[in-house]
Order: sequence, then structure tokens, then C-alpha cells
Amino acid sequence: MTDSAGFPPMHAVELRSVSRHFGPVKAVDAVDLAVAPGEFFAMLGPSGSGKTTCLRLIAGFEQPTAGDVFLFGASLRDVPPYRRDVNTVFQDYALFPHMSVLDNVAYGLMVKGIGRAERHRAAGEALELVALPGYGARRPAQLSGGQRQRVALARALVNRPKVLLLDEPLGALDLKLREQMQEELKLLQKALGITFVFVTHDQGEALSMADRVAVFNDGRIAQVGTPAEVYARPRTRFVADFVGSSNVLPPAFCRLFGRNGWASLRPEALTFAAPATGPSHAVAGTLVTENYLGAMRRLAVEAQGQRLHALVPASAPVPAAGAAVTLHFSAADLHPLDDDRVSPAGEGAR
Ligand SMILES: Nc1ncnc2c1ncn2[C@@H]1O[C@H](COP(=O)(O)OP(=O)(O)OP(=O)(O)O)[C@@H](O)[C@H]1O
Repeated sequence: MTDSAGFPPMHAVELRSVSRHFGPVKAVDAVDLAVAPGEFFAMLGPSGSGKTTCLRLIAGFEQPTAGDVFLFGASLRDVPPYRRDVNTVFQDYALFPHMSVLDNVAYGLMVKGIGRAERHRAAGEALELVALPGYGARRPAQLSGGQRQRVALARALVNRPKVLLLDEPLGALDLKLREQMQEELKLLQKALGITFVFVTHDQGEALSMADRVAVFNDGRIAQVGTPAEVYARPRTRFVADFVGSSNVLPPAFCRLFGRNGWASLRPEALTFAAPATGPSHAVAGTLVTENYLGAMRRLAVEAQGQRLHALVPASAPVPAAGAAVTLHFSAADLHPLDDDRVSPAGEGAR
């Protein structure tokens, strides 16, 4: 590895103006990104937005067509994947079916030429780390999906990489197991202090696990921030819509409430009762439909030519579809969007 041009090694991972184009497809386009050491960093975005390509650029499975990737301040240009201090956990786990769990976990150490006894000891430790002690003799086919996912994690951790790259590792798990693994992954990451860069298209997963989130759209980063920042203060229509299904309101609607330009309004900010404090607005409309979601109900209300969605507690009395309703919201919850950065179709973030 070579030293970067005089920059201190303050970031675990850094992308400087990195692009990866495949012919006319700009999979990753002039992306700047800095991940702090020990951070749990999520790359969130819809299918095809460039997340996986970004991860592959860090891992070294792809080369940038422009720009540079750095690991702890050192350029990764011309550094092959196996010499990068990173490991990747893939969605499909990529375990070897003919090998025992222990040998799967020990595989990376075998490739490095570490002796059998030592690599089995380290693999056993890694299996303990992911709460699978005693599973070493099994084959992957004899494990549940969640257990296989843990083995894949143990295999990535056994090398003690400085950075762990995770590409939708929980994608194949059912909801309950997914939520359990989300908690465990986060605890493990904090305990080990390893930098995690996690790819997901699930905004709930990104918001609940990450220290910071980069929202990808069309090969570019639309916004980077803490989960609370990207959720509560989205910069663009795309981010507002993608992270938490906000009401994205056009200027004509916002003008009625004293705002110019586009704005977002979170569904949970719309209530039947006026807020107790601060300036607020009321909007009259017609209830179109309601969906029961367990703890909450999602209402669709037609008001001022706009379809508004509101999330109210399931226990709240809701009138029948077709009824006239009045919804209230705090003036402060009408969040202005940086509409200069958005294309007319509401998709771009450039
Ligand atoms: N090897 C390749 N050749 C041509 N195009 C590619 C190649 N790899 C990726 N792409 C394109 O680059 C874009 C970004 O793909 P990428 O896999 O990075 O997206 P993603 O956000 O990870 O999507 P997903 O969530 O579906 O995995 C897509 O349009 C994809 O078709």
C-alpha cells in the first residue's frame, strides 16, 4: 500500500471522487465518502443505486474508472483483494457445502498458510463469538438460515479484519430472525470495535443499526447523516420518500401553509387532535382508506388535491372510509426540501 497524498489516516474507509462506469451505465458516479474507525456505516438505496458496486470497490473486486479508495489513509490502488485488510459477508453466505463448519470458518487462515491446530483454535473462537460453539463438525446444510449467516460472519471475523463489508447479509432471513440478527450484529460490532460497512435496501434496518447512513440514488449519494438526520431532516424529495415513506408535498400545497417550494411531512406528524404546543396547521379532507398495521393504522386522506398518509395509534378511533376528517400538524414538522437538487421526476438527487 502507498501513502495517500499527505492525508492523515483518520478515516477507516475513504472514497474520493470514485466512479465505476460500465459503458454507459454509471453504477457509481463521483462518490465521496468517509467512514470513521469503529463506525457502523450503512449504504442504503433502492435496487440498482450502486451500493454493491461501492462495496466491491472497497473490497477490490471492482476497480474505479476514476478516483481512489483509501483504507486507513493508504491508497488501495493496485492492491489486490486478498491484500486488503477487509473481509466481505455476502447475502448468500457463500459457504462451501462439502466442508465442515469449522473448516469453512478456518478457510481464510488456511489460505494464509496457518497450521491446522492454530486455525481450528481461531475458528472455534470465532464460532463462540457468533454464539455457535459446538457446531464445528456440522455441514452447512445441517444448519438453519440464521446459523449459516452466523457461520459466514465467523468466517469473515476469523481474520480479524479492520473493516468488515456486509452485502445484505440478512436478506435471506425471515423477519423475526432478521430483527434478532440486527440486534446481535450491532452488539458484536460494538464489542469488537471493527468498522462495519453494511449494504441494505431496507430503510428500517439501516436506521436501526447504523451510526450513519449514506442514501444512494442513481450511482450517487443523495445524503449522508445519522439515522435521525436522514429521517427527520431529509434534504431531497428522494430521501424523504425513500427513508420512511414521507408525504412529499409540492409547492402549491405548501403555499397554503406559508411555505415556498417542496416540503416533507412525516406520516406520524399528522394527527386528529391539534398539537398541544407551538404553531400548527389544520387540513380538511376525506378519508380514502385505512390499513391496520398492528400497533398503528395507516390512513390515506385526500386533502387539497393531495393524497396524505398519516400514521395514528391503532387504538385511535378512526371514522369510516369516505368520512370528512381534519388532520393537524405542527408547523415545525413541515420540513423544507432542497428542491434545486431534485429532477422534475423526483428521482434524481444531483
Ligand atoms: N458488471 C456489470 N456490468 C454492467 N453493469 C453493471 C455491472 N455491475 C453492476 N452494474 C449496474 O450498475 C448499477 C448499480 O448496480 P449495483 O449492484 O451496485 O446496485 P445495488 O444498489 O447494489 O442494487 P441491488 O440492491 O439490487 O443489489 C445497476 O444498474 C447495475 O445493473
